[in-house]
Amino acid sequence: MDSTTPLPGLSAPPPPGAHALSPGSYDGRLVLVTGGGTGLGRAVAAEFARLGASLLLVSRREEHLAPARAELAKVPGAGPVTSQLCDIRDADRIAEVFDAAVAAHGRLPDVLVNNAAANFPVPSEDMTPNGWRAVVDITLTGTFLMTREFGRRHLAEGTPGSVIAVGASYAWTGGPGFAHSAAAKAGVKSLVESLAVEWGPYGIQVNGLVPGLMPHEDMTADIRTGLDRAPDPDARQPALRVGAPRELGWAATFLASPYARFISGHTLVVDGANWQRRDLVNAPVTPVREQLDRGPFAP
Ligand SMILES: CCCCC/C=C/C(=O)SCCNC(=O)CCNC(=O)[C@H](O)C(C)(C)COP(=O)(O)OP(=O)(O)OC[C@H]1O[C@@H](n2cnc3c(N)ncnc32)[C@H](O)[C@@H]1OP(=O)(O)O
Ligand SMILES: NC(=O)C1=CN([C@@H]2O[C@H](COP(=O)(O)OP(=O)(O)OC[C@H]3O[C@@H](n4cnc5c(N)ncnc54)[C@H](OP(=O)(O)O)[C@@H]3O)[C@@H](O)[C@H]2O)C=CC1
Repeated sequence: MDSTTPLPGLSAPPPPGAHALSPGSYDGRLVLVTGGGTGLGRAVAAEFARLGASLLLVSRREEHLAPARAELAKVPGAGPVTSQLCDIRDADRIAEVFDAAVAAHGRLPDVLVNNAAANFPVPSEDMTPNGWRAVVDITLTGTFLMTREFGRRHLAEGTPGSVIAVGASYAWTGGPGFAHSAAAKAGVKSLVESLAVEWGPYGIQVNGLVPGLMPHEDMTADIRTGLDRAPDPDARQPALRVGAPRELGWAATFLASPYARFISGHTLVVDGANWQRRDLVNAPVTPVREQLDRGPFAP
């Protein structure tokens, strides 16, 4: 290969609708996806549905849930799809959601995908106490409260289950401009490690799953604007391409499958090695305020 030949990068994913697990692998199983009405949560839900799962989508806004319900019910092979409005910061409401799951589907969720999270870019010196709390309460405490209810119900029934918590790679590296979300995701990673050990003896598997850059139409305006500042996102990844949301879905369906039953307490990163990227000589530092087009700090 000479220097003029374009590099291939990592190969393109199989087309939408393809799957690695056998058809019907999740027949008769119920999968609860928080934030399953939008973006990556919806893509993950679709891959479980394609393998026969019934779905319970949970989030705060019916305008997110209703279209997703309609679309996911049409996935070939899918089981019944229902949804529940719930703010995952509300432990009492979460208990009602699990009651509703049993009433509608006749069983506890077999798989819990903690996908819902909150985030916005902000220099830490500008972050309000309430802004910090909103992101940490949704991303970390909400994940804990959902997982706690799932664990309590299965322990009481003596049934097995699988939990997947969606994280972010700045759990390891820190996330300048996203200090609240990075701290919360570090907490989520730690929670996975604690609970996998606590609940392994009861047959409950707990793993983390981290997406790389997987653009989708539901990205919040703040995050989209940040990404749009840098042209050619493919060229900025070691894979020479961004990820497709279905690639996260395939990883999730594997992690909760019988073929991954001995994997627990692990956080799997699906990002084409982007989070490991280091240059031999670093680019000059751009302060976060400048990256976010903020003027000088004014208390
Ligand atoms: C490019 C790298 C990113 C990679 C990693 C990505 C990770 C992700 O998590 S993407 C997922 C993003 N999706 C979402 O965040 C969807 C849900 N988000 C929301 O609902 C809101 O954005 C929320 C986080 C603010 C939560 O809503 P709510 O509980 O209703 O909170 P409030 O609107 O009452 O606001 C609370 C508090 O936060 C301050 N605030 C809200 N937005 C911003 C903002 N864009 N910038 C700065 N501060 C913000 C708001 O002002 C409130 O604070 P006080 O004014 O002090 O009361
Ligand atoms: N997109 C990316 O590039 C990356 C994403 N991630 C992670 O992937 C996951 C999905 O992100 P993405 O799809 O991009 O984001 P979205 O903004 O599309 O999804 C967030 C979802 O969370 C739900 N949600 C937010 N707050 C609450 C709450 N208090 N209670 C219940 N549901 C809530 C929202 O629904 P509603 O408003 O209806 O409540 C929405 O469906 C998140 O965990 C995120 O941190 C990690 C790294 C990169």
